[in-house]
Amino acid sequence: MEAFNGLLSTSSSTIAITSSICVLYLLYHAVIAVYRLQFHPLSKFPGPRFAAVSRIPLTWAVFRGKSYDYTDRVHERYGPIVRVAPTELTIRTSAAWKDIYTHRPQIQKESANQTQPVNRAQSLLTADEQDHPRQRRILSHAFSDKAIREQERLIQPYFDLLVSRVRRDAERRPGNKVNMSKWFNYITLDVMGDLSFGESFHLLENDEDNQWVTDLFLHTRYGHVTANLSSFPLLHWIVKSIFLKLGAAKRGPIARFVADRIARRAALGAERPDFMHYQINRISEKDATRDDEGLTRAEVATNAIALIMAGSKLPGIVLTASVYYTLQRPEIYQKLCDEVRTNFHSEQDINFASTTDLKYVLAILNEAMRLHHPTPAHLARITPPSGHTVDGHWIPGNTTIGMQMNAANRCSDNFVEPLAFLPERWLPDCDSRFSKDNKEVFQPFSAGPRNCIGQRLGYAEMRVVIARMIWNFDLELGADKGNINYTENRRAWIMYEDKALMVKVTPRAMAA
Ligand code: HEM
Repeated sequence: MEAFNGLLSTSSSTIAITSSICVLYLLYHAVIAVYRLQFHPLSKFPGPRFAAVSRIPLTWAVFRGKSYDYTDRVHERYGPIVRVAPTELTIRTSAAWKDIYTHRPQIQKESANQTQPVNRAQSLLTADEQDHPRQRRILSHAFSDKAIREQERLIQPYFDLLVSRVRRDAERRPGNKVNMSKWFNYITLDVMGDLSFGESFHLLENDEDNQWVTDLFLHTRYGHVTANLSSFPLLHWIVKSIFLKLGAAKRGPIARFVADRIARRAALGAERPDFMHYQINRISEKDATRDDEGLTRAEVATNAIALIMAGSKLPGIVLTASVYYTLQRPEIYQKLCDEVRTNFHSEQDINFASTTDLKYVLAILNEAMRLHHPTPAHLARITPPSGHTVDGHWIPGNTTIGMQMNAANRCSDNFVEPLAFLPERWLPDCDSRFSKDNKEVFQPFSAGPRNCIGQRLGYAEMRVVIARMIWNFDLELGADKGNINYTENRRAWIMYEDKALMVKVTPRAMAA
């Protein structure tokens, strides 16, 4: 009996201790919630109350690939600058470009939610303020006008291959329907493989995905989601433990493949005018320091991955969206055909330089990027400890703030008929109905010292691909289910995931 009483009193004291811990835990979170809602320096910014208290809504949206959709809806409801998490704001006004991205001294990139590089060396995308300027100085030579002119010689065969593969695919498929998204991904990946490694992934040739490329993008997606869980230490630890093995299993082969390709390319010497041409004599075997003007071998490898990732899928998505929007509107498609088919005497005349005059092609690409920017996430930066003013708002130190490009580009504060595909708004002598467009807000390649290094190469490649397609083929949007609202309701982890776009392709008799 005594033993039983002892057990009873031990278990009731255990229950009492557990209950007290639970009450204290809840109390702690209640106090935090009240603080974040009422007294936190960000409490003056509008946004959902749950988002002000916890990062759960934003993290859940990231997990589902819908963070852009979530932040867009918050902007729609609460205005141009909103609180999307307890210490995180997003903004959609043009002043943000000047105040956040081109401001000197630089506002630092937020790193907590970024995918960490496979070989632990930081690339342009992830390097901090000490390493980034050194890397950028070296790599920017690979993106000068002269470099791009020389690279064109290497890229030209891929344009030819694209045309022949699309033609062959159309001939073989019922209804001449080809998945345009796949072909655009293949050419942009092959080009990036060639310029980064000196050899392509042979996707166009083999008409087959490459396992390394697939693993790389999967790894990036998991890395992005896992990094976003860092505000929830327990969950972060559980997910990391579960995926650690899986992640490690992928990370090793990805890192080995790229190291091997870099070594093979380096063995060819500096002559080939690709990206490595500008790095090969700058490789130092010792660790680079702040004063060092070189790159380590690991940095060359990690930058090759960054360039392949940024330089392939993004133009691929823009090309596919451009074709999708254009084919929905016969009058736009006709104007595009008129421009391309009357500007050249032969297909051989279509190149980087000659396509700079194609104003309508450029207008289509810009309008597609406005409506469907390939990387719809906000470009997160973190304010210095002393705080910072953005568009007249005082933002306290250590706040994450980013331009939500998707919301900015698609809102009626910034554009007339914001959801309509109207390339005309980008023409130099555009109609007065677009005079209220806030064109400054449209910076699809970001701004300042961390803007897109590949902007000119990306535009040149996209112009030629569109021109070569229109020169060679008549295109029609297939009535396939996936083509309906192709750009709506997509999932994005850093960039949109792949989705097929079926296009009926008829070779033109006149093309030669
Ligand atoms: C339609 C095509 C493209 C779009 C819309 C695009 C967009 C962007 C944006 C918005 C950023 C800024 C990211 C940030 O601040 O976090 C960026 C950075 C970058 N992009 Fe692009 N990009 C495109 C094509 C390319 C191409 C073709 C390449 C390479 C060949 C490239 C390489 C890079 C790199 C390396 C960075 C990081 C630059 C740095 O931090 O110094 N991108 N891009």
